[in-house]
Amino acid sequence: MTEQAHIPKVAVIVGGGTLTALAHDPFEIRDYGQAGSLTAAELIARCGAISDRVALVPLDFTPLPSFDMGPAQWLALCRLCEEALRAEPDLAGFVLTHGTGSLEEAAFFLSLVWDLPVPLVVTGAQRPASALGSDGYMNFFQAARVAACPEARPQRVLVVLHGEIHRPAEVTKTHNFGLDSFRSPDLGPVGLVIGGEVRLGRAPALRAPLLDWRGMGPLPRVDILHCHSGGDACAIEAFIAAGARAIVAAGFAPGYATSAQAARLEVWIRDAGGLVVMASRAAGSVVATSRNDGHGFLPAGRHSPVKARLLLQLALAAGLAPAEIARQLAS
Ligand SMILES: NC(=O)C[C@H](N)C(=O)O
Repeated sequence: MTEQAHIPKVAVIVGGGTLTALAHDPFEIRDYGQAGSLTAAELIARCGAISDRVALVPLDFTPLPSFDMGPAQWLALCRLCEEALRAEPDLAGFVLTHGTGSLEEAAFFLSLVWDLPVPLVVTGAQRPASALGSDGYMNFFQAARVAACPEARPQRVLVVLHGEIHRPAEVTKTHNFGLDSFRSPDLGPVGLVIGGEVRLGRAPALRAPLLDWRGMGPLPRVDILHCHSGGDACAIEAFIAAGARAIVAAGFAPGYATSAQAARLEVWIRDAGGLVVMASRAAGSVVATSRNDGHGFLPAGRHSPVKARLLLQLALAAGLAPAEIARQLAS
């Protein structure tokens, strides 16, 4: 057996974003992309130093900036990974490079549906591939190491940036430009990558996939109401008129809407069977049941508004009843 045969094989999907973006100026870290972006094969070619540790296989995917990524692209990615695994059953895992703007949404959505037997590790970068001191190459390398790591398998989907391994349900982007932007506010990372050494720590509880992504059609509309001082019911009326099946309130911490908004949402629940989830504008801790019982709102638990929204879309698509949705939000 050759030495090469012992090197784990990891497939690479370039989903878009800063990690593969190229600027003309090596000091440009805000308005980049003028010089195009790297394909998966080009990214791998720039990471020759990794090749004695992980064999990287490029997959073809049409990348988009994170603000244009959504369920359609994430489901296409599931399909691509399943086909790749069928063609190469010895793949140890997948790395997805994703724009950081919606990276936590992508990773969370994928974690709710991922049922392939090898892990998917999502990474990104705060500085483009052309920048001096780009974080992208190290993030990419460390993500590949985690994807190749047998202990990562049971975790199914993980996020790796800046030497930290995070759970999709917990991680959030906290800074526009800082390299340590991705944090898990209450519980912290589930592991570290020191250089190329992977140290997985606490083993978080996992939920079973919410539904089978194969054959999944367009997801039901779920909107987010951003609560702010003086907020009225105008956005709620627009969401209802647009056909929202549920509304997530990004409430005042630890979980309130204005009186005008709460009153309109209560009427929607009572008269039209609307579903309302109360989340919080604050990143830490939970939105608990007690505060929302009287209104009929389901508490978002530990879920941020954007993650509660994705969970609701999938839960409604799966036909879950409100009591089961509440259980999912609490887990
Ligand atoms: N750092 C980033 O990846 C931001 C990027 N523009 C995005 O697609 O989200």
